[in-house]
Amino acid sequence: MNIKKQLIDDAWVTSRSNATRDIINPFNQEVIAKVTESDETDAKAAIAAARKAFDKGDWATTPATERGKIVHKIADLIERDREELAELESLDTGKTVEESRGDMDDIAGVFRYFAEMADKDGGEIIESPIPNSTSRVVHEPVGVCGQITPWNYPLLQASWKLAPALAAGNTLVMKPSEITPLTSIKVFELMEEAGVPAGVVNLVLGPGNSVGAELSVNDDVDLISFTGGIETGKRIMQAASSNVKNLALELGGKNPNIVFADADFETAVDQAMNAVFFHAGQICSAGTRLIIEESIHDDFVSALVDRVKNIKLGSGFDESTQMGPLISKDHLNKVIQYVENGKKEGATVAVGGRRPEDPELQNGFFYLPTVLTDCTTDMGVVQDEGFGPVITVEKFTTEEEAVRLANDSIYGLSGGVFTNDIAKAERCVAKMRMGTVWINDVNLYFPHAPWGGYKQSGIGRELGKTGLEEYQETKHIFQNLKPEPVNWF
Ligand SMILES: NC(=O)c1ccc[n+]([C@@H]2O[C@H](COP(=O)([O-])OP(=O)(O)OC[C@H]3O[C@@H](n4cnc5c(N)ncnc54)[C@H](O)[C@@H]3O)[C@@H](O)[C@H]2O)c1
Ligand SMILES: C[N+](C)(C)CC=O
Repeated sequence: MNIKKQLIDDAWVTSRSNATRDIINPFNQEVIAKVTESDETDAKAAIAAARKAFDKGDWATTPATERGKIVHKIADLIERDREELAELESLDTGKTVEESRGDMDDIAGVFRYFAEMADKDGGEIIESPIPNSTSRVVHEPVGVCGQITPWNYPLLQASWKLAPALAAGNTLVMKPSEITPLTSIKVFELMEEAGVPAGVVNLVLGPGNSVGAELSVNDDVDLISFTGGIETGKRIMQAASSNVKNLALELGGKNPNIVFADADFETAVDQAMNAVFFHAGQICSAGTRLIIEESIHDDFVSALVDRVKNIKLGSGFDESTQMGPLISKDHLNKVIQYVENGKKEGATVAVGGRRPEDPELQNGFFYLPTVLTDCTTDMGVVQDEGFGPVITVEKFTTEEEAVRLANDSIYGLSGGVFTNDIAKAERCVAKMRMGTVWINDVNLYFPHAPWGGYKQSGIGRELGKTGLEEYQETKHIFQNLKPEPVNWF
């Protein structure tokens, strides 16, 4: 098997140590690729290349329209190779190919959105309060960006960082999750093909505690953008203080979904499932906390359980599969432990709560879709991000109680409200402390709207106008049109 390489300073290279890593298919544990495995030394070389490209290259000063054209070209190439990319993503993550195809369409859309935005900002003229002067504001690239991504949406999360960074004129070093690097490798090839100049984009493959840590602490990196877990985010925040880097953190969530008795029952049941069982619940914004009005609680749980029993588990390449495996053995063990802890705390398993018995699924990291009832906000299973196909159910009787329960979390990534009373929905979302709230829907995102968390779910926003601004510095330029001595001293 060929060893897949990384891109440093315009060359596809193996790591200096020559270490490698096997990439595993979570459906059957087969080795699907071997990739080079780096450490701090390779990360330093990549950072130096990005620094040189920023300080001595032309990318930052290339007309924004030209940068936009190259970013558009990347979108064209992703669309051309959509099927190959989708299959690679499914092999690497276990998610269904249908979901991966949707991801690839979203990803092309992200590159197009930021390509369009590249030349739309002409700065701002400020009405100067000082006589005989002009005042204006311009936006410039931040410099060298370190970008660290997770395994659950490998290429989607990468696109949210790559597209705005390039559109704004930065250079970058990306470190994908060490367990799901395959689509990132492919997109770095496509970025070269699209004409991104030498040294502007660098890819380093390797673990977080060496490559990721170096990106976070190195003084030649001006901005670190991280998507991943809260504890890693805290470590990166500390490391980034070394040179007061710009910092963007997209962290976890424990997302409430409030269902009022007046909601459309079938829709709310259906969407409660979509909220949590897509990609086996390995979604930062998964609606893992179902908060149901007491009067419909029993009927709702019963309808939910009936449907959850029929979710078809299997290979992401089988068209009838609705839910794939978890990403790894370690992660499966964490989900098993998370549910066992919930049971000890008093939660009742209404359905699931174990691995499937189907012999065809035994080599994969599968866990049954699970509904836990009798849950209360003080339980660990309600407060902690399990990142698996597990939904906890709580009850409420008043609107105020529903909102109070929803906000009772260290997280603040997203939340949903299902009701046919729009005034009530608006009252609730106004009080919900989350970066995204959905009324009568779940888990929607698109490039035009910002994405990010309140509270410990993160700092900053990706996507939307703010997604580009994260990759820009703001400069105020003041000009004295009538310079003369002030004679103060
Ligand atoms: N808010 C969002 O938009 C969003 C999106 C996707 C995933 N997530 C979150 O990501 C988490 C799951 O992803 P994960 O398990 O890959 O997260 P993780 O924090 O374990 O790893 C994320 C990345 O950080 C790297 N890393 C690990 N230790 C590091 C260190 N000390 N310094 C620098 N980098 C380090 C990893 O190698 C990986 O590339 C969940 O908490 C999920 O909610 C959030
Ligand atoms: C941000 N999102 C929803 C695409 C993936 C979260 O894990």
